[in-house]
Amino acid sequence: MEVLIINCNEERVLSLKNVTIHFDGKQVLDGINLDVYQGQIIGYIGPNGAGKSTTLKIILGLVDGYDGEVEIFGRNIAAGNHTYKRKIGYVAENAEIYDNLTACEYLTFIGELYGIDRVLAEDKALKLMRAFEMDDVFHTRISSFSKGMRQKVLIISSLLHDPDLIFLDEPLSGLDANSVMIIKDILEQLASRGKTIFYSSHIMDVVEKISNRIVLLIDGKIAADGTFEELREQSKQGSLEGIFNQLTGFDEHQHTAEKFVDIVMDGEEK
Ligand SMILES: Nc1ncnc2c1ncn2[C@@H]1O[C@H](COP(=O)(O)OP(=O)(O)OP(=O)(O)O)[C@@H](O)[C@H]1O
Repeated sequence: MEVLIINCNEERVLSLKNVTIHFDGKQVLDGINLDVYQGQIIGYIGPNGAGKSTTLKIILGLVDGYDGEVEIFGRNIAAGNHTYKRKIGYVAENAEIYDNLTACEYLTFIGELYGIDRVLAEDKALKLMRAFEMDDVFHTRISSFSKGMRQKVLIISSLLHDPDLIFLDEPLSGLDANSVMIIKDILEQLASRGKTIFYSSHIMDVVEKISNRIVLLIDGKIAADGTFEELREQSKQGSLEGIFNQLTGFDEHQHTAEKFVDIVMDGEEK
């Protein structure tokens, strides 16, 4: 499949060169080459198991044993200098959160990990909670929060230290429609103020709306890379969902659904 080249005069903040990884003898990433520039909102999409989270974890230094090179802010992350991590924010797909802490305790703790003074971290955390209309639960244990409330705490914790490069793995998980609109606008505002966002999600209409560049990963390889308009032009599909279905060669949804329901109701497929 054709891969579009993006020309951009902005600073290159992230570069992957021929990144490859195997797990238990299975190739999960197969030569990923990707340059990401300041101010871009990259929608990183692909079918389940394509290798999106693995890519993020390699970039964040959470997974070793890969081949190739990852440069962040011009430095190879394997060189051992971890100061770049202070300029990175990350919302993990299935993030562990210290449930027994209150939002105040958790956010202040995370702020301190990033080197923010305790009083300043608490003050900023409270203001961000207030912006999400959650200041009334600032001193409540996170264990009592709903899924969406926890997700908002995670989003706040990833942004508290004002990072320049932000990685989000399914950040909208559990958020209601109004909250999705707020997060969408926050991401657009952050990008327009020079932050770079690398965003992995299955919610195609949101990826379509907010990304200024979409990278599609299939079987550990980049299968498409371009703006939504470029991908639409190439594929002659009206929506990102249509483009996704076409490029992943998937038109079996009805058949798969029928088979599934047949088994549920009759114990076997017809
Ligand atoms: N630590 C690991 N050990 C063994 N296999 C792994 C490990 N991490 C990931 N994999 C495998 O690598 C493949 C890619 O997983 P990954 O989580 O990166 O996919 P993904 O694109 O993020 O999928 P999803 O959309 O379902 O979140 C899967 O086959 C997964 O089983």
